[in-house]
Amino acid sequence: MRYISTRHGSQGNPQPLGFEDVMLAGLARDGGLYLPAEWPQFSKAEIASLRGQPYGEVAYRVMRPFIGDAFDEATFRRLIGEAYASFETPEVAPVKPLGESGLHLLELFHGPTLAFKDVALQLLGRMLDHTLTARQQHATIVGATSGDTGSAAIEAVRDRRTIDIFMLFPHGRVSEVQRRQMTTVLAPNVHNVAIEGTFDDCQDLAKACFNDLAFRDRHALTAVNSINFARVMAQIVYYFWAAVKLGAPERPVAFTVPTGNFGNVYAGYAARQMGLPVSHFVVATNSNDILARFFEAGGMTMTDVVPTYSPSMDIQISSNFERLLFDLYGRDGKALADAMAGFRSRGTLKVGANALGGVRELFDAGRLDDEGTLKAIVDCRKRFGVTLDTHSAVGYAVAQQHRRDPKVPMVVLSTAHPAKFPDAVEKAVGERPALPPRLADLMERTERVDGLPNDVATLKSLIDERMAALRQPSRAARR
Ligand SMILES: N[C@@H](CCOP(=O)(O)O)C(=O)O
Repeated sequence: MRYISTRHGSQGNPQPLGFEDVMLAGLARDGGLYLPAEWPQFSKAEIASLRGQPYGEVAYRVMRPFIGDAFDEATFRRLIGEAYASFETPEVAPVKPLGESGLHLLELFHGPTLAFKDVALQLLGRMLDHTLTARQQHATIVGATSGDTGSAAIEAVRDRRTIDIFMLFPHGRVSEVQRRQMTTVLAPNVHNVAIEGTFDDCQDLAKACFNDLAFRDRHALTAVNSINFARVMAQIVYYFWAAVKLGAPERPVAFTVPTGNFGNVYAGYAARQMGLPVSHFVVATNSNDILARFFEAGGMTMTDVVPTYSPSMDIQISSNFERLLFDLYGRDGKALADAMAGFRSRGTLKVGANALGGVRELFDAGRLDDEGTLKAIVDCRKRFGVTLDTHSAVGYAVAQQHRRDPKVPMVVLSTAHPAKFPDAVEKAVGERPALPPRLADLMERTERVDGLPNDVATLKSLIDERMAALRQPSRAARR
């Protein structure tokens, strides 16, 4: 399996890379995102053979074609086993019907930090550590979070000698639980940075660090956001997992995905490209609805980000969307690079009706504002006795507007535990969802965080200084 950049051809034609190099690079050096040159194909028989298998086995079989010779079978199985042993349920990602409605919740929040990001990051942290240890290398993660990726990535790499992590989050724009899940991790390799700006600013800062090739090489930067294809790969698994439970390959399944950065729904699209029978996807957004507007009208226009009760989706520039656009531009990396440059300078991007054709059929989209989100939480609790978090509530409500065929099961990705957003959930149902016992004292723990302006030079200086200090022999020995 070889990987190419979505912008290949825009700055020469670099050699396609193998899995390990793609995982370590995170973002391609031309600013694009890696993806497989060709999608591995699963026959009906191969999909059917996944039925009844435990999550770890499904994960192994679905991901095996992507990793090439990066890990031998025993190692890869061990890394998968360890990653999912950290989940609170042996099922890892339970699929639960909502009564007789035809809606099903795919619960992705049973990992250590209570959000779907754990599914990929528990594995990615282990794969990175394994590869870096074997190569006797160190890497520096620079990541951006609107709330959930941050703690999941930190939890996955804390205390590892092979990795330091700098996690940028928008100051005052994540929930208190989300912030504390990051800032109370006092491990020496964890560096939290609160940025005066939005998540989009944080993501731009992270990408600017990668695009400064001297800086990138000096610190051996790597990524944990969904720009890293390894994240997408591990998320593809749960689409196969849920679909076979509900009758694939004989029966198609629909998925509704609450999304901001488009990584989660792109993983579903990838599963479909691999042969999974998916009737359609529903992209569910909050009031930051640039993605919904794209699927309705074929164009994207940036507007200001507004804070909502579902902060992880408070995003205008969905970086993973570039992977879908790559297909819409006929896999022409040069044309896509020009379109992305135009989007950044003009704030708009239009895709012609022809190019959009097939995708229009495949994706529906809808939005839900804060008032609707609270109502959806109440409604789901009344009808089915299930308390959703604010992001899953957006998915739950939007899914119901986009059922195409009542015989096709609709899976709503339940992306986070309600206790991550206690204020909004309490406002809706009058009851504060409790954190699990292992996090019960989260609000009393000591926090450590640096505050920075939205300025790339200041951020790079912080990383340079911190890494220089950590390399001093006396500090290094203590790590
Ligand atoms: N919603 C995310 C934003 C980053 O997305 P990613 O999937 O690219 O890591 C978050 O909660 O941080």
